[in-house]
Amino acid sequence: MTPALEAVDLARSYQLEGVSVDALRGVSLRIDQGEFVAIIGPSGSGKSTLMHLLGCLDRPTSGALRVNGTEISALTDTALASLRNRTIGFVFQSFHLLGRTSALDNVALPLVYRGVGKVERRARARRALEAVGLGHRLDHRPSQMSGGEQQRVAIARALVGEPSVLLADEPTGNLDTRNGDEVMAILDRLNADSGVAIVLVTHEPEVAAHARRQIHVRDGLIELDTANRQGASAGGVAPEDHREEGDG
Ligand SMILES: Nc1ncnc2c1ncn2[C@@H]1O[C@H](COP(=O)(O)OP(=O)(O)OP(=O)(O)O)[C@@H](O)[C@H]1O
Repeated sequence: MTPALEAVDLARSYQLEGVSVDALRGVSLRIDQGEFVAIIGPSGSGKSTLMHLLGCLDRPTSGALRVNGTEISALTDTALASLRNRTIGFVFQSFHLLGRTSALDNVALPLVYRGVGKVERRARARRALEAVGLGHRLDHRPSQMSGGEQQRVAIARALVGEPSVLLADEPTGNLDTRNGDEVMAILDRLNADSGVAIVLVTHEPEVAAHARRQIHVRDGLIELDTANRQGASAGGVAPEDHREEGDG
């Protein structure tokens, strides 16, 4: 099966006041369809940079990235945005919802950019909200919801377009333990039921423990890439080592 994401020797440097910062120094990895992966590592190690590259929100300084088999380097920005919209969903620590817009319309929004008609948009948004247990909150605005509910709206929005991959950057970072646990239980279930691959960045070992594979990043490189047999949906294929040949 075509991998959901395949990175080969991915590097990203930033220019900061004439000085080059090598945030990522050559990362190769393959994320298969349906995987559940946690990316962990110290502050400043390059986790967010890697997530931005994998999510095509940024382009690498060098190296190659294939998204569902499509190599992105030759794509125009418009073509890349379209590929991203169709294949990748994002969840952020701070939810990023439109504050004055109902949950239903927040979730339906990505489908506007795909040209889906209003009736179908709303029907799909409703189903996505029901899938995260918010079928009774369709008309609530974010300010009328708890943090955990807002993050569930953000998850519904990320998944309404049925992407291959969900990228989540510290999805429980702004939540208390109970809401964080609830969000992780939803991610476990969505991964098991819909087969969406999940890649999440976290500082919390309890959150990383949900994943079946843990990638440790340090100083812009993959330090360790291990299977976690205790991961949430154990019973799937436990990957031994998904780094590309020549890595490390
Ligand atoms: N826009 C930028 N301009 C310059 N340097 C940057 C930029 N973004 C990140 N960096 C640097 O790149 C390195 C990696 O940053 P990154 O945000 O990817 O780390 P991280 O592992 O996600 O950290 P944290 O856990 O604190 O969020 C750091 O040294 C950071 O200072």
